[in-house]
This record gives sequence, structure tokens and C-alpha cells, in this order.
Amino acid sequence: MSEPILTLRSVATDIGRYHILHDVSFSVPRGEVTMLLGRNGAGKTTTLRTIMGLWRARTGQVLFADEDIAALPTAEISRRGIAYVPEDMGIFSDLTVGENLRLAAISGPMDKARLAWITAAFPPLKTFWDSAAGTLSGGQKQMLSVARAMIEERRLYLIDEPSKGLAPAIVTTLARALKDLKRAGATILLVEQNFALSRALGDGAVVMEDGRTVWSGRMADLAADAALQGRLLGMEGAA
Ligand SMILES: Nc1ncnc2c1ncn2[C@@H]1O[C@H](COP(=O)(O)OP(=O)(O)OP(=O)(O)O)[C@@H](O)[C@H]1O
Repeated sequence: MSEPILTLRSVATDIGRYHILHDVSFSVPRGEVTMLLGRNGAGKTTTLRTIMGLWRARTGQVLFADEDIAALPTAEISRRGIAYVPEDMGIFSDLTVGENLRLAAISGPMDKARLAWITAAFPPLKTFWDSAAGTLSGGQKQMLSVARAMIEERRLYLIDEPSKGLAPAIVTTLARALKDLKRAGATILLVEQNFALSRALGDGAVVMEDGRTVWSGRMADLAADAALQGRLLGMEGAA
């Protein structure tokens, strides 16, 4: 396992007057895909939003490449090289597919080779290049949202449940693109409820329960241990 690019240490986050994250500690090694798992409401989305500075950690540290980013504005955190694909996809419905991608390339014009790689991974984006993003199907919007994060090389990609509500064929396309991104050496922290997809993509895994990290280890070990999955994720016979 390589050295971590991101480390959370005893992070606690409140939303309004609710204590949502109580004690979140884990690391994301460089060049690996780390799965962030846990039952509904465990605090996975809140953890990603805390890393991005969209919610503020009340206590604890968020170390990115050895710098504590917990108090930085979101724009600064993004400039450090972290891409975020939120669960609600964060695309601009009134803009075309092409405009959505162009806007996501914050450091200048889109790199042609990278764009060709992305449209090969997600062919519908090429087909609907000039269409308003709001007219795309749910699966195509999800592809656009992941493509926006991939348009420039980032040091870390945070991706929240990309397969949610998608038909199996679209999940397969998405899985292929994420595998491509992984093969290119990307570091990814991925929230995913689809265990087959988690098993296929994950190197490491972190499990949350009730605002706490309760287990972390290798994804292969979790995938091979049905009893552990049952205990941590409430899954039965999933090995
Ligand atoms: N804006 C908010 N105001 C109040 N409570 C919130 C808010 N957002 C999230 N919560 C609560 O925080 C807890 C953690 O939510 P979070 O979305 O982080 O969980 P999750 O593990 O991502 O779950 P899911 O898989 O259902 O998205 C839940 O109890 C949720 O109801």
C-alpha cells in the first residue's frame, strides 16, 4: 500500500445542531481506489462534503498531501486538486453537454486526447454534445457528471454513489470508465452501495456506522468474509 494522499483524523461534523459525524478516521493511499461503505445514513455523503469544506469539521484534521485543509474555502480545496462528483450530480441543466465539460476544465482549454478518452468511455456524451444537459436520461447525466470530474487530471476524485438508480447496462459502462480512470493511476474515494461494483473497483475499504469509522482494510478481505459483511453492512450471503 502506498503512502496516503488524504488522511482524516478524528473528524467530527455538525449539521445545524445535529452531531452527524462523531469520529471519522481513515486514509486514502495514492493510486488506489478506496471504497467508503456503510448503511444508509451512516455519514458517507457528510464525510465527502466535509473533505470539500461544504460542511465544516468541528474537530479533527483533514490532511491532504500533509496540509490540513479543514478550514480552507471549498474553492481552495478544489484548487489543491480534489474533484467532487456529488450524489445530485451537480451539472448545469440549461447548458449543453459540451459547455458543461468546457466549464469543468478550470485550468484552460480541454485537452483533446483526454476528451477523446472520455467520450470513448461515455459514447452518449459525443452523440448529445450539443444538447442541453437537462434533456439527458438519468444514466447519461451521471456519465456527464463523472466526465466533468475526469476532464482534467486531479490528485484525488471523490465520487458519491455513481450507480444510484441506474439500469444495469449503464452501471457496466460506468464501471468500465471508472476502471479506466483507475488504470490511469487515479486516486479515488468512492461511495457505493452496489457491492459487486465495490468489489470490482476497490483496493481498500472503509466502513462507517452512525457517524463513525468502524472498520478499514483491504476490499478483497471484506469481499471474502460474508460474516464480516453481514455484521458491518447488514448483507446476507453476499460473498
Ligand atoms: N442537511 C441535513 N440536515 C440534517 N441532517 C442531515 C442533513 N444531511 C444529512 N443529514 C443526516 O446525517 C446523517 C448522515 O447522512 P449522510 O447523507 O451523510 O449518510 P450516507 O451514509 O451518505 O447515507 P445515504 O447512503 O443514505 O446517502 C443522516 O442521519 C442524515 O439524515
